[in-house]
Amino acid sequence: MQTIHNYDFSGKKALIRVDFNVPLNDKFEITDDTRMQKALPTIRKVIEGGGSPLVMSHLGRPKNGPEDKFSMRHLVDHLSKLLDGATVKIAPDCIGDEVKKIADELKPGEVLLLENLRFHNEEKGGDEEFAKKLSELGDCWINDAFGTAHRAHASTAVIAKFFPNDKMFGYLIESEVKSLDKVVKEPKRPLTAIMGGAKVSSKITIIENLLSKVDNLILGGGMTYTFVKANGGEVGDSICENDYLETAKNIEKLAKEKGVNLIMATDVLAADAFDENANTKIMQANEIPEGWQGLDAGPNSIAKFKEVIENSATILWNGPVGVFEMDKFADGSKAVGEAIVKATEKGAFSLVGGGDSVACVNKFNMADGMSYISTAGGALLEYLEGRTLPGVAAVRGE
Ligand SMILES: Nc1ncnc2c1ncn2[C@@H]1O[C@H](COP(=O)(O)OP(=O)(O)O)[C@@H](O)[C@H]1O
Ligand SMILES: O=C(OP(=O)(O)O)[C@H](O)COP(=O)(O)O
Repeated sequence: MQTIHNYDFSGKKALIRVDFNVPLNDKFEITDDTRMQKALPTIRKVIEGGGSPLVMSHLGRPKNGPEDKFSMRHLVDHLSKLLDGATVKIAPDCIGDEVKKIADELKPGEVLLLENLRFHNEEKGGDEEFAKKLSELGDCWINDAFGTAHRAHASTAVIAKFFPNDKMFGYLIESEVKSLDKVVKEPKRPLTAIMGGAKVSSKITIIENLLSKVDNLILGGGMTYTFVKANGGEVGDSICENDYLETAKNIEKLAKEKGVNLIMATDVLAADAFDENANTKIMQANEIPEGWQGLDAGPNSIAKFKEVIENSATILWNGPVGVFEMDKFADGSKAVGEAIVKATEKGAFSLVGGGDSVACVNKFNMADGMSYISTAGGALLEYLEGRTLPGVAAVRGE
Protein backbone atom coordinates (compact mmCIF):
# COMPACT_ATOMS: atom_id res chain seq x y z
CA MET A 1 0.00 0.00 0.00
CA GLN A 2 1.18 3.51 -0.84
CA THR A 3 1.75 5.70 2.17
CA ILE A 4 2.43 9.36 2.61
CA HIS A 5 5.90 8.35 3.80
CA ASN A 6 6.99 6.71 0.55
CA TYR A 7 4.84 8.36 -2.12
CA ASP A 8 6.60 10.42 -4.79
CA PHE A 9 4.73 13.73 -4.97
CA SER A 10 7.07 15.31 -7.49
CA GLY A 11 5.04 17.14 -10.15
CA LYS A 12 1.81 15.65 -8.78
CA LYS A 13 -1.45 17.33 -7.84
CA ALA A 14 -2.40 15.84 -4.47
CA LEU A 15 -6.05 16.07 -3.43
CA ILE A 16 -6.01 16.33 0.36
CA ARG A 17 -9.30 15.97 2.25
CA VAL A 18 -8.83 17.94 5.46
CA ASP A 19 -11.27 18.96 8.18
CA PHE A 20 -11.08 22.74 8.09
CA ASN A 21 -14.48 23.02 9.78
CA VAL A 22 -13.13 25.65 12.16
CA PRO A 23 -15.20 28.00 14.31
CA LEU A 24 -15.64 31.53 12.90
CA ASN A 25 -16.94 34.58 14.73
CA ASP A 26 -19.50 37.00 13.29
CA LYS A 27 -16.73 38.87 11.47
CA PHE A 28 -15.70 35.57 9.83
CA GLU A 29 -12.46 35.45 11.78
CA ILE A 30 -11.15 32.04 12.80
CA THR A 31 -11.51 31.73 16.57
CA ASP A 32 -9.60 28.44 16.84
CA ASP A 33 -7.25 27.16 14.15
CA THR A 34 -6.29 23.84 15.76
CA ARG A 35 -7.69 21.80 12.88
CA MET A 36 -5.73 23.86 10.35
CA GLN A 37 -2.52 23.62 12.36
CA LYS A 38 -2.88 19.85 12.63
CA ALA A 39 -3.23 19.45 8.86
CA LEU A 40 -0.01 21.33 8.11
CA PRO A 41 2.44 18.39 8.21
CA THR A 42 0.54 16.64 5.40
CA ILE A 43 0.25 19.77 3.26
CA ARG A 44 3.94 20.55 3.82
CA LYS A 45 4.94 17.00 2.88
CA VAL A 46 3.34 17.43 -0.56
CA ILE A 47 4.97 20.84 -1.05
CA GLU A 48 8.39 19.60 0.06
CA GLY A 49 8.02 16.59 -2.24
CA GLY A 50 7.61 18.92 -5.24
CA GLY A 51 3.84 18.56 -5.60
CA SER A 52 0.85 20.90 -5.44
CA PRO A 53 -1.73 20.36 -2.68
CA LEU A 54 -5.38 20.67 -3.68
CA VAL A 55 -6.89 21.18 -0.25
CA MET A 56 -10.58 20.34 0.12
CA SER A 57 -12.96 20.54 3.09
CA HIS A 58 -16.44 21.39 4.23
CA LEU A 59 -17.14 24.37 6.49
CA GLY A 60 -20.31 24.32 8.58
CA ARG A 61 -23.54 22.83 7.38
CA PRO A 62 -24.76 24.81 4.33
CA LYS A 63 -28.14 23.53 3.19
CA ASN A 64 -28.97 25.37 -0.03
CA GLY A 65 -25.89 25.69 -2.19
CA PRO A 66 -23.26 28.42 -1.95
CA GLU A 67 -23.50 30.91 0.92
CA ASP A 68 -20.78 33.43 1.61
CA LYS A 69 -20.76 32.79 5.35
CA PHE A 70 -19.66 29.22 4.66
CA SER A 71 -17.10 30.13 1.98
CA MET A 72 -13.59 28.74 2.29
CA ARG A 73 -12.38 32.17 1.23
CA HIS A 74 -12.45 33.13 4.91
CA LEU A 75 -9.58 30.69 5.48
CA VAL A 76 -7.26 31.51 2.58
CA ASP A 77 -5.08 34.21 4.15
CA HIS A 78 -4.65 32.28 7.36
CA LEU A 79 -3.66 29.12 5.50
CA SER A 80 -1.03 31.03 3.55
CA LYS A 81 0.31 32.51 6.80
CA LEU A 82 0.48 29.08 8.43
CA LEU A 83 2.42 27.85 5.39
CA ASP A 84 4.99 30.65 5.77
CA GLY A 85 3.55 32.79 3.00
CA ALA A 86 3.07 30.04 0.38
CA THR A 87 0.82 30.96 -2.53
CA VAL A 88 -2.69 29.77 -1.70
CA LYS A 89 -5.32 30.28 -4.38
CA ILE A 90 -9.04 29.93 -3.76
CA ALA A 91 -11.07 28.04 -6.34
CA PRO A 92 -14.52 29.38 -7.31
CA ASP A 93 -15.99 25.89 -6.75
CA CYS A 94 -14.71 22.42 -5.94
CA ILE A 95 -15.45 20.81 -9.32
CA GLY A 96 -15.79 21.92 -12.95
CA ASP A 97 -13.70 23.02 -15.92
CA GLU A 98 -12.61 26.33 -14.44
CA VAL A 99 -11.35 24.66 -11.26
CA LYS A 100 -9.62 21.97 -13.30
CA LYS A 101 -7.83 24.64 -15.34
CA ILE A 102 -6.63 26.44 -12.19
CA ALA A 103 -5.46 23.13 -10.71
CA ASP A 104 -3.61 22.15 -13.89
CA GLU A 105 -1.81 25.49 -14.01
CA LEU A 106 -0.55 25.32 -10.41
CA LYS A 107 3.21 25.34 -10.08
CA PRO A 108 4.90 22.93 -7.66
CA GLY A 109 4.58 24.31 -4.15
CA GLU A 110 1.46 26.34 -4.92
CA VAL A 111 -1.68 25.44 -3.01
CA LEU A 112 -5.26 25.48 -4.24
CA LEU A 113 -8.02 25.64 -1.65
CA LEU A 114 -11.21 24.26 -3.17
CA GLU A 115 -14.52 25.92 -2.31
CA ASN A 116 -16.76 24.30 0.34
CA LEU A 117 -17.57 20.73 -0.72
CA ARG A 118 -21.00 20.94 0.90
CA PHE A 119 -22.11 23.67 -1.52
CA HIS A 120 -23.04 20.55 -3.51
CA ASN A 121 -25.57 18.25 -1.85
CA GLU A 122 -23.87 15.41 -3.71
CA GLU A 123 -21.01 15.60 -1.20
CA LYS A 124 -23.13 14.50 1.76
CA GLY A 125 -25.12 12.16 -0.47
CA GLY A 126 -21.91 10.29 -1.30
CA ASP A 127 -22.67 10.76 -5.00
CA GLU A 128 -20.34 8.73 -7.21
CA GLU A 129 -20.44 11.07 -10.19
CA PHE A 130 -19.51 14.01 -7.94
CA ALA A 131 -16.69 12.00 -6.37
CA LYS A 132 -15.42 11.17 -9.85
CA LYS A 133 -15.39 14.85 -10.81
CA LEU A 134 -13.40 15.66 -7.68
CA SER A 135 -10.98 12.84 -8.41
CA GLU A 136 -10.27 14.19 -11.90
CA LEU A 137 -8.56 17.20 -10.34
CA GLY A 138 -5.72 15.23 -8.78
CA ASP A 139 -3.22 12.42 -9.24
CA CYS A 140 -3.67 10.99 -5.75
CA TRP A 141 -6.01 11.27 -2.75
CA ILE A 142 -4.89 11.76 0.82
CA ASN A 143 -7.46 11.51 3.58
CA ASP A 144 -6.42 13.57 6.58
CA ALA A 145 -9.88 14.60 7.81
CA PHE A 146 -10.15 12.66 11.06
CA GLY A 147 -12.93 14.94 12.33
CA THR A 148 -15.04 13.92 9.33
CA ALA A 149 -13.93 10.29 9.10
CA HIS A 150 -17.32 9.12 10.43
CA ARG A 151 -19.08 10.50 7.36
CA ALA A 152 -19.38 8.30 4.26
CA HIS A 153 -19.34 11.33 1.99
CA ALA A 154 -18.08 11.74 -1.58
CA SER A 155 -14.74 13.32 -0.61
CA THR A 156 -14.14 11.27 2.56
CA ALA A 157 -14.93 7.78 1.30
CA VAL A 158 -16.55 7.33 -2.14
CA ILE A 159 -13.66 9.03 -3.95
CA ALA A 160 -11.31 6.22 -2.86
CA LYS A 161 -12.42 3.94 -5.69
CA PHE A 162 -11.00 6.35 -8.26
CA PHE A 163 -7.52 6.05 -6.75
CA PRO A 164 -6.99 2.30 -6.37
CA ASN A 165 -3.20 2.69 -6.20
CA ASP A 166 -2.84 6.31 -5.13
CA LYS A 167 -4.78 6.68 -1.89
CA MET A 168 -3.29 7.13 1.56
CA PHE A 169 -3.77 8.53 5.04
CA GLY A 170 -2.33 11.89 5.96
CA TYR A 171 -0.17 12.31 9.05
CA LEU A 172 -3.03 13.56 11.22
CA ILE A 173 -5.29 10.53 10.75
CA GLU A 174 -2.31 8.24 11.20
CA SER A 175 -1.32 9.83 14.49
CA GLU A 176 -4.87 10.19 15.85
CA VAL A 177 -5.67 6.53 15.21
CA LYS A 178 -2.38 5.43 16.80
CA SER A 179 -2.86 7.59 19.91
CA LEU A 180 -6.51 6.67 20.39
CA ASP A 181 -5.86 2.96 20.05
CA LYS A 182 -3.52 3.21 23.01
CA VAL A 183 -6.19 4.92 25.09
CA VAL A 184 -9.31 3.00 24.27
CA LYS A 185 -8.16 -0.57 24.56
CA GLU A 186 -8.15 -0.82 28.37
CA PRO A 187 -9.21 2.41 30.01
CA LYS A 188 -8.69 2.93 33.73
CA ARG A 189 -11.96 3.02 35.65
CA PRO A 190 -14.18 4.74 36.46
CA LEU A 191 -14.58 6.02 32.91
CA THR A 192 -16.70 9.14 32.55
CA ALA A 193 -17.96 10.58 29.28
CA ILE A 194 -19.29 14.13 29.10
CA MET A 195 -21.49 14.88 26.13
CA GLY A 196 -22.92 18.29 25.41
CA GLY A 197 -22.95 20.56 22.40
CA ALA A 198 -25.55 21.27 19.81
CA LYS A 199 -25.37 18.37 17.33
CA VAL A 200 -27.97 16.43 19.25
CA SER A 201 -29.48 14.33 16.44
CA SER A 202 -26.14 13.08 15.11
CA LYS A 203 -24.72 12.26 18.55
CA ILE A 204 -27.70 10.93 20.50
CA THR A 205 -27.66 7.74 18.45
CA ILE A 206 -24.08 7.05 19.54
CA ILE A 207 -24.96 7.08 23.24
CA GLU A 208 -26.66 3.68 23.25
CA ASN A 209 -23.42 1.96 22.27
CA LEU A 210 -21.29 4.11 24.54
CA LEU A 211 -23.31 2.84 27.49
CA SER A 212 -21.47 -0.47 27.21
CA LYS A 213 -18.16 1.32 27.69
CA VAL A 214 -18.67 4.00 30.34
CA ASP A 215 -19.33 4.02 34.08
CA ASN A 216 -20.64 7.58 34.23
CA LEU A 217 -22.31 9.58 31.48
CA ILE A 218 -22.81 13.30 31.95
CA LEU A 219 -25.29 14.80 29.49
CA GLY A 220 -25.23 18.58 29.34
CA GLY A 221 -25.52 21.51 26.94
CA GLY A 222 -27.98 21.09 24.12
CA MET A 223 -28.25 17.35 24.83
CA THR A 224 -30.21 18.08 28.01
CA TYR A 225 -33.54 19.17 26.63
CA THR A 226 -34.45 16.19 24.45
CA PHE A 227 -34.18 14.08 27.61
CA VAL A 228 -36.11 16.57 29.73
CA LYS A 229 -38.92 16.72 27.19
CA ALA A 230 -38.98 12.93 26.87
CA ASN A 231 -39.82 12.91 30.59
CA GLY A 232 -42.68 15.38 30.12
CA GLY A 233 -40.77 18.53 31.15
CA GLU A 234 -41.22 22.04 29.73
CA VAL A 235 -38.16 23.12 27.74
CA GLY A 236 -39.42 26.42 26.27
CA ASP A 237 -37.31 27.45 23.26
CA SER A 238 -34.29 25.32 24.21
CA ILE A 239 -32.84 23.17 21.44
CA CYS A 240 -34.73 19.90 21.43
CA GLU A 241 -35.00 17.05 18.94
CA ASN A 242 -38.63 15.98 18.96
CA ASP A 243 -37.87 13.05 16.66
CA TYR A 244 -35.57 11.53 19.27
CA LEU A 245 -37.73 11.49 22.40
CA GLU A 246 -38.11 7.71 22.21
CA THR A 247 -34.34 7.32 21.75
CA ALA A 248 -33.81 9.44 24.87
CA LYS A 249 -36.21 7.30 26.90
CA ASN A 250 -34.52 4.17 25.67
CA ILE A 251 -31.09 5.51 26.66
CA GLU A 252 -32.32 6.13 30.20
CA LYS A 253 -33.74 2.62 30.39
CA LEU A 254 -30.58 1.07 29.00
CA ALA A 255 -28.38 3.07 31.38
CA LYS A 256 -30.37 1.67 34.31
CA GLU A 257 -30.05 -1.89 32.98
CA LYS A 258 -26.32 -1.55 32.48
CA GLY A 259 -25.73 0.19 35.80
CA VAL A 260 -24.40 3.34 34.17
CA ASN A 261 -24.64 6.44 36.30
CA LEU A 262 -26.48 8.95 34.06
CA ILE A 263 -26.05 12.54 35.22
CA MET A 264 -28.12 15.29 33.67
CA ALA A 265 -28.49 18.99 34.30
CA THR A 266 -31.26 19.56 36.82
CA ASP A 267 -30.98 23.34 36.93
CA VAL A 268 -29.92 25.56 34.04
CA LEU A 269 -29.11 29.17 33.26
CA ALA A 270 -31.92 30.20 30.94
CA ALA A 271 -32.10 33.33 28.78
CA ASP A 272 -34.90 35.20 27.01
CA ALA A 273 -32.82 35.36 23.80
CA PHE A 274 -29.79 33.67 22.22
CA ASP A 275 -27.77 36.77 22.96
CA GLU A 276 -25.00 37.95 25.24
CA ASN A 277 -27.25 40.80 26.43
CA ALA A 278 -30.30 38.65 27.13
CA ASN A 279 -32.02 38.59 30.52
CA THR A 280 -31.08 35.44 32.41
CA LYS A 281 -32.49 33.36 35.24
CA ILE A 282 -31.61 30.08 36.95
CA MET A 283 -34.47 27.65 36.32
CA GLN A 284 -35.24 23.99 36.76
CA ALA A 285 -34.41 22.26 33.47
CA ASN A 286 -37.98 20.95 33.22
CA GLU A 287 -39.72 24.25 33.96
CA ILE A 288 -38.54 26.54 31.18
CA PRO A 289 -41.43 28.66 29.84
CA GLU A 290 -41.97 29.68 26.20
CA GLY A 291 -39.73 32.60 25.26
CA TRP A 292 -36.84 31.23 27.36
CA GLN A 293 -34.08 28.77 26.52
CA GLY A 294 -31.47 26.93 28.56
CA LEU A 295 -28.01 28.08 27.52
CA ASP A 296 -25.77 26.91 30.36
CA ALA A 297 -25.75 24.51 33.30
CA GLY A 298 -26.98 25.86 36.64
CA PRO A 299 -24.99 25.83 39.92
CA ASN A 300 -26.37 22.53 41.28
CA SER A 301 -25.70 20.76 37.99
CA ILE A 302 -22.18 22.19 37.83
CA ALA A 303 -21.44 20.95 41.36
CA LYS A 304 -22.66 17.47 40.44
CA PHE A 305 -20.66 17.38 37.20
CA LYS A 306 -17.50 18.45 39.05
CA GLU A 307 -17.82 15.80 41.73
CA VAL A 308 -18.19 12.97 39.21
CA ILE A 309 -15.36 14.22 36.99
CA GLU A 310 -12.91 14.72 39.84
CA ASN A 311 -13.44 11.10 40.93
CA SER A 312 -12.84 9.61 37.47
CA ALA A 313 -9.77 7.80 36.19
CA THR A 314 -10.52 8.22 32.48
CA ILE A 315 -12.46 11.19 31.10
CA LEU A 316 -13.77 11.77 27.60
CA TRP A 317 -15.28 15.16 26.77
CA ASN A 318 -17.15 16.08 23.62
CA GLY A 319 -19.53 19.02 23.49
CA PRO A 320 -19.48 22.13 25.70
CA VAL A 321 -22.19 22.17 28.38
CA GLY A 322 -23.22 25.71 27.49
CA VAL A 323 -22.86 28.39 24.85
CA PHE A 324 -19.29 29.10 26.01
CA GLU A 325 -18.68 31.50 23.11
CA MET A 326 -20.70 34.07 25.12
CA ASP A 327 -19.09 34.81 28.50
CA LYS A 328 -22.48 34.88 30.19
CA PHE A 329 -23.04 31.20 29.35
CA ALA A 330 -19.49 29.91 29.81
CA ASP A 331 -19.43 29.03 33.52
CA GLY A 332 -20.54 25.41 33.11
CA SER A 333 -18.02 24.56 30.39
CA LYS A 334 -15.26 26.36 32.27
CA ALA A 335 -16.07 24.41 35.45
CA VAL A 336 -16.10 21.11 33.55
CA GLY A 337 -12.72 21.99 32.03
CA GLU A 338 -11.29 22.92 35.45
CA ALA A 339 -12.52 19.67 36.98
CA ILE A 340 -10.92 17.69 34.14
CA VAL A 341 -7.60 19.49 34.65
CA LYS A 342 -7.79 18.73 38.37
CA ALA A 343 -8.54 15.04 37.78
CA THR A 344 -5.70 14.89 35.23
CA GLU A 345 -3.29 16.37 37.79
CA LYS A 346 -4.34 13.57 40.15
CA GLY A 347 -3.45 10.96 37.50
CA ALA A 348 -6.57 10.55 35.37
CA PHE A 349 -6.30 10.25 31.59
CA SER A 350 -8.36 12.94 29.84
CA LEU A 351 -9.36 13.09 26.22
CA VAL A 352 -11.11 16.10 24.67
CA GLY A 353 -12.33 16.18 21.10
CA GLY A 354 -14.43 18.18 18.67
CA GLY A 355 -14.04 21.48 16.86
CA ASP A 356 -15.93 23.56 19.41
CA SER A 357 -14.84 21.58 22.46
CA VAL A 358 -11.20 22.16 21.57
CA ALA A 359 -11.96 25.84 20.94
CA CYS A 360 -13.53 25.95 24.41
CA VAL A 361 -10.49 24.35 26.07
CA ASN A 362 -8.19 26.76 24.25
CA LYS A 363 -10.34 29.77 25.14
CA PHE A 364 -9.80 29.01 28.83
CA ASN A 365 -6.10 28.04 28.34
CA MET A 366 -6.68 24.51 29.59
CA ALA A 367 -5.17 22.50 26.75
CA ASP A 368 -1.94 21.84 28.64
CA GLY A 369 -3.94 20.34 31.50
CA MET A 370 -5.56 17.66 29.29
CA SER A 371 -3.86 14.38 28.38
CA TYR A 372 -4.91 14.28 24.73
CA ILE A 373 -6.68 16.71 22.41
CA SER A 374 -8.34 15.23 19.34
CA THR A 375 -9.51 17.17 16.29
CA ALA A 376 -12.57 14.91 16.17
CA GLY A 377 -15.80 14.99 18.16
CA GLY A 378 -18.47 12.80 16.59
CA ALA A 379 -15.84 10.72 14.79
CA LEU A 380 -14.01 10.19 18.06
CA LEU A 381 -17.18 8.98 19.77
CA GLU A 382 -17.89 6.56 16.93
CA TYR A 383 -14.31 5.32 17.02
CA LEU A 384 -14.62 4.69 20.74
CA GLU A 385 -17.82 2.77 20.13
CA GLY A 386 -15.67 0.34 18.18
CA ARG A 387 -17.03 1.22 14.75
CA THR A 388 -14.83 1.27 11.67
CA LEU A 389 -14.96 4.80 10.38
CA PRO A 390 -15.87 5.06 6.66
CA GLY A 391 -13.03 7.51 6.01
CA VAL A 392 -10.54 5.05 7.48
CA ALA A 393 -12.05 1.98 5.79
CA ALA A 394 -11.99 3.71 2.40
CA VAL A 395 -8.23 4.30 2.50
CA ARG A 396 -7.59 0.73 3.63
CA GLY A 397 -9.75 -0.52 0.76
CA GLU A 398 -12.15 -2.28 3.15
N1 LIG B 1 -27.75 24.71 25.71
C1 LIG B 1 -27.26 24.96 24.51
N2 LIG B 1 -28.04 25.50 23.55
C2 LIG B 1 -27.54 25.77 22.33
N3 LIG B 1 -26.27 25.53 21.93
C3 LIG B 1 -25.45 24.98 22.86
C4 LIG B 1 -25.89 24.68 24.18
N4 LIG B 1 -24.84 24.16 24.84
C5 LIG B 1 -23.79 24.15 24.00
N5 LIG B 1 -24.14 24.65 22.80
C6 LIG B 1 -23.29 24.86 21.61
O1 LIG B 1 -22.80 23.64 21.12
C7 LIG B 1 -21.75 23.93 20.24
C8 LIG B 1 -20.81 22.77 20.10
O2 LIG B 1 -21.51 21.61 19.72
P1 LIG B 1 -20.87 20.41 18.90
O3 LIG B 1 -20.63 20.84 17.49
O4 LIG B 1 -21.74 19.24 19.12
O5 LIG B 1 -19.44 20.20 19.63
P2 LIG B 1 -18.02 19.82 19.00
O6 LIG B 1 -17.76 20.73 17.82
O7 LIG B 1 -17.03 20.01 20.09
O8 LIG B 1 -18.15 18.38 18.56
C9 LIG B 1 -21.06 25.16 20.82
O9 LIG B 1 -20.86 26.08 19.78
C10 LIG B 1 -22.04 25.67 21.89
O10 LIG B 1 -22.32 27.04 21.77
O1 LIG C 1 -16.99 19.51 13.30
C1 LIG C 1 -17.11 18.31 13.02
O2 LIG C 1 -17.53 17.39 13.92
P1 LIG C 1 -17.67 17.63 15.50
O3 LIG C 1 -18.62 18.80 15.74
O4 LIG C 1 -18.25 16.35 15.99
O5 LIG C 1 -16.31 17.91 16.05
C2 LIG C 1 -16.72 17.76 11.68
O6 LIG C 1 -16.21 18.76 10.84
C3 LIG C 1 -17.91 17.04 11.02
O7 LIG C 1 -18.93 17.96 10.75
P2 LIG C 1 -20.44 17.42 10.57
O8 LIG C 1 -20.93 16.93 11.93
O9 LIG C 1 -21.23 18.61 10.07
O10 LIG C 1 -20.41 16.29 9.57
